[in-house]
Amino acid sequence: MRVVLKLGTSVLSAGTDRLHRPRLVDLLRDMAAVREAGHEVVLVSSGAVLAGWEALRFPPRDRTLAEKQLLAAVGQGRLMHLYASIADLYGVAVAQVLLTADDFRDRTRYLNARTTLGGCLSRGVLPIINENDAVATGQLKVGDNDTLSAFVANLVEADLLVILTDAPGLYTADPRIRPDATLIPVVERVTPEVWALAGGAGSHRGTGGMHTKIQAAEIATRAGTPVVVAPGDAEHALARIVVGEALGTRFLAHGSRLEARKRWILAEIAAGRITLDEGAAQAVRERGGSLLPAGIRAVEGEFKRGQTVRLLGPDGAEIARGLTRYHAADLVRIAGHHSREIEGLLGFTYGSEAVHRDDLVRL
Ligand SMILES: Nc1ncnc2c1ncn2[C@@H]1O[C@H](COP(=O)(O)OP(=O)(O)O)[C@@H](O)[C@H]1O
Ligand SMILES: N[C@@H](CCC(=O)OP(=O)(O)O)C(=O)O
Repeated sequence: MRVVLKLGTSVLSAGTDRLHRPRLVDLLRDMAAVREAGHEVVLVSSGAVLAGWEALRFPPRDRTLAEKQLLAAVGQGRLMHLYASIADLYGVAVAQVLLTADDFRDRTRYLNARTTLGGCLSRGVLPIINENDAVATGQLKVGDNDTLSAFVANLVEADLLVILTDAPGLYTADPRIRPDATLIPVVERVTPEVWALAGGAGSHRGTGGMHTKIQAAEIATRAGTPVVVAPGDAEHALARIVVGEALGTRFLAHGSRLEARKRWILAEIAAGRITLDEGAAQAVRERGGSLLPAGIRAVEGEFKRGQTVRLLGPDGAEIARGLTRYHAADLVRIAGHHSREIEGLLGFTYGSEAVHRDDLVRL
């Protein structure tokens, strides 16, 4: 199995205010054991900001972006140093791979990252991924490592995504606020009811809480990768989950694994939205057809040809995602028109389809 493991700050700190070395030793020992059993592991690790905060001797908490970037820049190297020295005890070499949103938006960068990660795995190196916090802000950022881990699971076509955190799994409500909440062992589909369960980050150091874990589960399971959200303090959590033990919450994958190109379309961050009329929505949803300009009601966002857009039905629900063949401004001009009018309206044509069915993933 190829497994992506995501470790949140909450797990790496084990409830303290610094990186918890014994916890890191346990986690790496577990990863080494899983690798020895023949599996491949890709690690997505948070902890840079915390490591930076520790290195600068706990300066007063300042939540500005500039401060977080500074702490991440200080901490990332220290985090990697810790990982490298502990992994060394188990004879494992590590590689640092810092990614950000553009690495998923741009097909060339995406393929480059995939080649590097594939190379690491074939050489037996443990890749350790984090967001490139020091340089990425706003639109350029994925924003949280749960979502990043789902994008990475798509990128490497993982068989399983394991997200370890400081909660025992997904509860019927935030267990810190509602002590009567109970664990949900299996989620078949991420429905609006599941979304409603999620509260914010549990500690002042975590990003996103259960919300971003559900988002990650949605992204990965749609592309065919099951996701387990489990407690990072359970002994040998990773090894137990990999052999199929029911620990935490398991989100089941939807149907079969998607081919790599379609995974990329899903992994990409959508740059805009196109609302379809009923006929076009039906053609896309039921017949797997292409989207023609004639069926477009509205275009939102500033996107370029080749970027990912969300396709919404007339009721506003997302029905598919795909790569647009036209820039947003051009789509606005040809929306509602027959394809044979495209050249007359724009002075050029990239073909009859706004989004070709080969570039579409139905949700
Ligand atoms: N329905 C829920 N079930 C479980 N945990 C929840 C839920 N809603 C919110 N949480 C909170 O999410 C926290 C985990 O997220 P976060 O603090 O961002 O950790 P990490 O650093 O691992 O990403 C838990 O400590 C918990 O308090
Ligand atoms: N990239 C940041 C972590 C961002 C993040 O999502 O944190 P967490 O919710 O603890 O997984 C860091 O290394 O500190």
